[in-house]
Formats: sequence, structure tokens, C-alpha cells
Amino acid sequence: MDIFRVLTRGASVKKNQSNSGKSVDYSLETNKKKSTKHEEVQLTRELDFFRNKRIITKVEKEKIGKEDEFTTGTNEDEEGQEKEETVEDEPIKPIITNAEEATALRKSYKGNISGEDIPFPIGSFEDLITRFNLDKRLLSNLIDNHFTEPTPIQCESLPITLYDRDLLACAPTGSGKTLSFLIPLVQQVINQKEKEGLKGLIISPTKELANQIYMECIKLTNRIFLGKKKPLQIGLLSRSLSAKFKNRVINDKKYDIIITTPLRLIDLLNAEALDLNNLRHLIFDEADKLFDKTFVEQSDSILSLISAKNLKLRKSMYSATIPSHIEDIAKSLMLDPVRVIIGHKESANSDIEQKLVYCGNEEGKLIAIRQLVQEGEFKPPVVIFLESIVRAKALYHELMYDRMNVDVIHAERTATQRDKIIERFKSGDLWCLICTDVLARGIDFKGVNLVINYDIPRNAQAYVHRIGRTGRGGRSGKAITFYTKQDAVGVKPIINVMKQSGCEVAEWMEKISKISKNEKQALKKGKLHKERKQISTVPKIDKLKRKRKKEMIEATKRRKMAENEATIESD
Ligand SMILES: Nc1ncnc2c1ncn2[C@@H]1O[C@H](COP(=O)(O)OP(=O)(O)OP(=O)(O)O)[C@@H](O)[C@H]1O
Repeated sequence: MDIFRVLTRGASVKKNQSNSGKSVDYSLETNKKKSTKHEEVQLTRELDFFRNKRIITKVEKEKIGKEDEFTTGTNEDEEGQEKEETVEDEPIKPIITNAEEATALRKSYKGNISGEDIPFPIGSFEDLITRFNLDKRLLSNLIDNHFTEPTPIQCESLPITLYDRDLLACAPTGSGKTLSFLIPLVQQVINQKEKEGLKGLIISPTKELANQIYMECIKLTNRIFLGKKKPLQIGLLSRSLSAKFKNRVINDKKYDIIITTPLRLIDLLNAEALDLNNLRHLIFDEADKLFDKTFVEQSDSILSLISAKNLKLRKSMYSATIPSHIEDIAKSLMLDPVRVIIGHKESANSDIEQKLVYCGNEEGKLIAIRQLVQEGEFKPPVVIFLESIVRAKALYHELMYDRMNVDVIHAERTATQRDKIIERFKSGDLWCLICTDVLARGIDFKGVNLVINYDIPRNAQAYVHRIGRTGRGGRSGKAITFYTKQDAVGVKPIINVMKQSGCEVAEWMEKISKISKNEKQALKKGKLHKERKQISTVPKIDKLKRKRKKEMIEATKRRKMAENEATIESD
């Protein structure tokens, strides 16, 4: 229910009164009293957006102390009679006012927070109203999207950011990091005295993730205005938007927040096509990726191009995995940052059941997939990860041959193709999505039941992100990782992640999980990576037969077409 409709309903009570302020319909005194009381309860409940207030009825008062279960409110039956509703007692959401309460809350979600002058976390979104005067429209948008309680990372990062502090945040996959940076950013943009020009930049390693953040931001900023008239404007830096900026087709001050991948932004900054004077907030999502060897040069360029403008910037970095060397880089770029770790830095989301399956060799993997299908374990939607484009394509053809409802995404597919496939997968049209690591990070496929690592991921971080495509937003999920003889060392970091996440690990796994120094080095340098055998269970002779049959069918088609054309000409 829209907060403003509820609030206006409170005001409409007056409308039912005469000019003298008295109720018009005196004859319905008793009914009126009852309905007013009911309306009051209804109104209080509807205004209680986060269901924190317990509306205690008369019946309930009598029951308290006598029974374990008791009612938390009233419902009306068809005749409008009050009836009792027995529900589980809702947890009381805390308002954090002192250090003891903050410590207790942090203990409950295993939060490890360090830095100078750390603000108290919030215990509920209501805290944001009292402590930070959160914009009502922003709050309403949160509620409309069913975000009623903050997740642990949100409890911590919202106040830190709203106090304008730099932040390095690490929390499990699917735990709501996107809103952790979007909510305070939107509020800060609203608060900023300069109404014109770019105020916040969000950088993401992939187009798909940038697009997803953009969509989430659009939901959150619906009907929000800066000042009286100017709607808050969000831009996704696509190729066409970038061209418009460069050709001065649109005003370089048009957008308040821009979401982008690194190269697009560098291109625009080099062309001096963006007005950065009012830029105050810089956010790196999937920060460890943005500062690893693939992206570090691009991220450095962005930082030096922006710092040349001498701006006072608040910086935030988020990821589900932040290795120590990346943490050192991050800290060197920040001013007096607060470091927030929820759970363990490198551990997987605990809502994911993790399993390792030994397949012997490459043929064994295809057999294992078919077995999962036969045994009913292959419950769509399923995401399958492979290590290369060639292998992803090959598995796609194999599964197509099995008549599976499947498609494939990798870097060689066009942006439109990728968007369409993601849309079909999200809508349930497509049951199985094969991909490379291009989709391993950040993408929020809410209902994915199963992730299969057809090829073992390169390291522990890649594993955590890949399997994190399931078990999101509090749902449970399953991840199965195939390995073969050639993965004897590569499987060790995965066993360690499983142990850290509390998964049951057999004794033999414990034994093999110890990695020697040399193996560690070799893993880091990718030296243990060997070419895999091609994907296919079909023997060569059968493939040849299939090819010949296809050629024969096509030859027959061509002959028939030629015959038809000849008949038409002779007619
Ligand atoms: N407070 C909340 N209440 C309910 N759902 C939420 C809340 N915050 C976020 N979510 C939902 O949880 C899901 C996962 O959130 P999000 O994509 O931000 O995860 P993440 O931590 O960024 O994951 P990853 O590390 O994989 O990028 C999303 O569907 C999001 O809408």
C-alpha cells in the first residue's frame, strides 16, 4: 500500500465531518464507534510499514501470560466480526541506541567492523527516519518493492555511508549489497545542495551487472524530485548514451547518478564530455574484480582522471570476496575508511548446499549431467558454468541434441542477444542457462535452484561468486561442482570454501584439501591449467554418420527444389 494513500486516508476522516467539525451520522453511533476503532487499528497497522508495532487486542491481553502462542492483531470475517488470528510472534526489531545493543546485533549476524568512530548499525529501516531523516518517497519506494527489513550488510553500511564515510564492505553473495550502496546514495543526492549535474558514479565490471543496478536504482528513485520540479535522473552509460554525451546532443549535467562499466567511463572522461564538478560519490561494485589484473589499469585511469579535478569524494567498495592484496589497494585509495565484513571474507552463502562430484574424465561430466536429469536433481532453473567460450558452445550443442530447453551466453554473443536470453531465463521461458564467467558475478537470478560448475572454477573467489547465483535473498539453493583427475589440485581451494561455509566435508576431502606452497603458487599463476578434452559423448563414427545423414537430407531438399522450379518453368 502506498504510504501517501495511507496518510491521506488519515486526513479523509475530516472530510466525513460537517463544517462544524461534528460527525454527520449520529444515528449510527454504535456502528460508528466500532468502525472508528477498527479504522484506527487498520490505520495503525497500515502505517506500521515494517510490522514492528504489536497491536494488542482485548482478547490478546487476556491471553498473554496464559499461553505460549497469542494473537498479534485482529482480522474481520465476512460479517465484519472481529476474529482471532493465531500467528507466530514476530521478532521485535531493535532500535540501536547504545554500544551493547550494537554489539549484540553484530554478534547475531557475525559482523566484524573496524575503523575509527564506527557509527551504530540500524536495527530497522525505521532507524533511518529518526537518525537520518530519510526521504519519505524513498521509504515508500522501498516498501512498494517489499524491502521491509534491512539485511545485515544494509544495517551496517547505510549509517556509515550516510555519515559520509569511506567504506570497504564484504558480505555474502545475494545478501543485498546493491541496496546497501543505492539507498544512501539516493538520499545523499537528494540532500546535496547543488541540484544540477552528476553527483554519484557506480562502476561495475560487466554490462549485465550495470544494467541490473540501473533497474534497481530506477525502482528506488521512482517519483523522487530534486527541489520542486526536477526528477532525479539515472543514466546507464550505454554506447548510445556515451555517443550522445560526446556529440553534445544531451546536456553533460543531465544525470544525477550514472552507472557504467570502466571502459565506457574512461572514454567519456578522456573526451571531457561529463561535468564532474558536483561529483561527490564513487562506488566500485565487485571491487576485487575491478582491482584485479584484468581491470586494475582501467580503475587506475578512472581514479587519476577523476582526481585531476580535485574533488572531495566519498568512496565505497563492495564485494562478496576481498582478498588481502585487494584490500590493501582499496585502503590506500580511501580516507579513514570503515571496514565491514559480514560472515567470513571468502566464504560462500550459507543458504547454498554444496556438493562435489568426481567424474573421472570429460565423458564422465556429460554422463553426470544426464544422470542428474534422470534422478530428478536437475531442477530448473539451472545455471551451468564452463571455463571457455568454445566449451560453453560445445555443451550447448550437446544439450540441444538432448532436446533440453537451453541457451548459452558468452562474450561473443551480442549485447541484444545476451539481454534477450537473460530476460527469457528470468521469466521462466528458458530453463537452463550455459555461460562462462561473464555471468559469474552480481547477476540476480532470484529463483535459480541449481548451479553446476561443469568446469572447476579457477580459484576460491570465482567459486564463491559462481555458486552465489543461487541461494539469493534468503532462498535456498544447490551447487554441484564436477571435477576430474586433472583437477586434483584445483579442487582443494573449493574444499576449503566448503569447510569454511560449514558444509559437511568427508575425511578424505579434509586430507586432500591441504595445499602445498608450490601448488598455491602454481594455482595463482594458472600453471596447473591444462587443455581439456573436447566435450562430447558421441563416438566419432556416430558423429560422421550424423554428418552424412544431414548432408543427404540437404541434398534431397536441394534436388526437390530444383525439380519444382523446373516444373514451374515448363508450365
Ligand atoms: N532488505 C531487503 N529485503 C528483502 N530483499 C532484499 C533486501 N535487500 C536486497 N534484497 C534482495 O536480495 C537479492 C540479492 O540482492 P543483491 O543482488 O543486492 O545481492 P548482492 O549482495 O549484491 O549479491 P552479489 O554478491 O552476488 O552481487 C535481490 O533480489 C534483492 O532485491
